[in-house]
Amino acid sequence: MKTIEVEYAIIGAGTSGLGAYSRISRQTDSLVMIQDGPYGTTCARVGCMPSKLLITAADHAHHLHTGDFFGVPSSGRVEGRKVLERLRRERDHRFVARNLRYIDKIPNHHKLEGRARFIGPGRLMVGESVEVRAEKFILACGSRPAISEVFNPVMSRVLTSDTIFELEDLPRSIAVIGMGVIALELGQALHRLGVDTTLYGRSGRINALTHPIMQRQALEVLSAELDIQPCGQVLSTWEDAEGAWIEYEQPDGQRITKVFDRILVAMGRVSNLDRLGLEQAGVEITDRGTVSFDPHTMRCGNLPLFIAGDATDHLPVWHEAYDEGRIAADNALNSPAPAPAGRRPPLMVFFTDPQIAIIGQSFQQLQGREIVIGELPFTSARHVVWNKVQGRIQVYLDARTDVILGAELLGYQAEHLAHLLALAITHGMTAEQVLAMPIYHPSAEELLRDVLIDARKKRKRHEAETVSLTTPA
Ligand SMILES: Cc1cc2nc3c(=O)[nH]c(=O)nc-3n(C[C@H](O)[C@H](O)[C@H](O)COP(=O)(O)OP(=O)(O)OC[C@H]3O[C@@H](n4cnc5c(N)ncnc54)[C@H](O)[C@@H]3O)c2cc1C
Ligand SMILES: NC(=O)c1ccc[n+]([C@@H]2O[C@H](COP(=O)([O-])OP(=O)(O)OC[C@H]3O[C@@H](n4cnc5c(N)ncnc54)[C@H](O)[C@@H]3O)[C@@H](O)[C@H]2O)c1
Repeated sequence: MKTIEVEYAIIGAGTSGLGAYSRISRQTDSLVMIQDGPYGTTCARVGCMPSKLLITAADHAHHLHTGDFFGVPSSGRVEGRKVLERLRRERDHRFVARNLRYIDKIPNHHKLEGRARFIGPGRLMVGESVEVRAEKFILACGSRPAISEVFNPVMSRVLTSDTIFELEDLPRSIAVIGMGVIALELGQALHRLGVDTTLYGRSGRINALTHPIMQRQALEVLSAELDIQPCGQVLSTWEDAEGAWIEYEQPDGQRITKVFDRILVAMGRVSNLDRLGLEQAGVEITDRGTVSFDPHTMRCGNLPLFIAGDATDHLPVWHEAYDEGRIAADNALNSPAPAPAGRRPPLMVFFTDPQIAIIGQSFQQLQGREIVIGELPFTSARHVVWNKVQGRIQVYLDARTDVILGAELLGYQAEHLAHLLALAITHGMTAEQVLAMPIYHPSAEELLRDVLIDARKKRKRHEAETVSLTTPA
């Protein structure tokens, strides 16, 4: 048994753990970063980057079918093996390699490999033979795909985002379980690459969007292209020579039974905190399998524990993991005095076609507030030129102050308008301030101008109505 005594222990060498490491290692040599499994981060190995590489190949395949409209018919076919080989080559040589180069530069005495678990306050076991004693801990252990037991009989054909990018070739058919961001991004990409794809949802909604019109339109637009069973429950699964069978029950009791080569389970992720033995460190785990913490310090209660990234199950996206690693480290370094950090407005983008984006406060979060909604179909002149006119944009303004509070978008390349709106929200800008900037013709940004003009009209009407209501007769 070997014992290591340090001031700081970081559990996990993903985006958030490495962010914490970069901060703490500038201040002290008394730290260790513990990593279970391969280095390289979830984002680069099995997350953001391979999924976007697959989507880009799928977009190219899609153009083969849509070129006719522009008088540019294309012939060509998808070569599944080459698609996946290129994905892995780009991923490994460009994105994972960059991470590994950084890991290589970290001194060996700062790195420890193995699974960490608490054996008491301030004490961790790593594997079976190393004990780490530390004063402060950064819990940056990420999350893993959730898989329900109903899929146990077909496990040999089940894929998750952890395994799908390692396939030698594309499957002939695939069932995608879930209607969240992973299911929609990968499901649409696989469909566009020629895989016979069916998505099975549970709630009937694309939950990231919260306005009922946005939810309905997103489902309509995506269902026009994809085979989606939005609402129901997988009752049972079994395997035979034909493949993996799924029995799915719809709300009206109707049952659908279908066989697939593969099943991609994308029904959410669970925090790896449950494997840390936190109860040994005196930490209470919430019903959601995570711990309570202050988002401005990332500190868990009054304990010398700081959490970051997907382990929190709160805003599980890359830029938040990046920020949280640094916030957790700064507060650990400063502790017991807190160093609270401001947080950025929420921003989430689904890289589907059309894209889905949510910025700032959602429609649901604004319930009870006096807002006006600027709203338009996603049809600027530029979108017409692209022949990409599906979708809708809603921008939520404070009815009294004109300040932009949030937005929900469904549209081609919505990510760019989403970032402009994020900039406006970050700086507390009003719609009139955004309308003061020049906007080129014909650009997609004209849609932002037009939706804010729509909001302006509605705000004037709202003001007039409020005045007439409050003016004594
Ligand atoms: C398919 C997919 C696509 C995504 N696409 C996007 C996207 O387009 N944009 C975006 O913003 N976000 C995206 N995300 C989310 C993004 O990847 C994550 O938010 C981010 O990678 C989280 O980083 P992290 O540091 O919290 O976790 P990780 O990078 O997962 O790091 C945690 C590390 O801790 C290790 N660990 C766990 N338990 C222990 C233990 N007990 N002891 C030691 N080590 C341990 C794990 O092995 C892991 O290496 C995507 C995620 C997935 C799965
Ligand atoms: N573009 C991006 O930023 C991006 C891309 C991929 C992943 N991610 C991150 O990864 C996280 C995980 O993504 P995800 O798509 O797995 O989770 P999610 O929470 O977005 O979606 C899970 C989906 O599975 C459904 N579901 C749950 N149980 C089910 C069941 N038994 N049967 C059928 N459906 C069921 C839910 O209703 C939901 O639609 C996201 O929260 C996101 O932060 C981000």
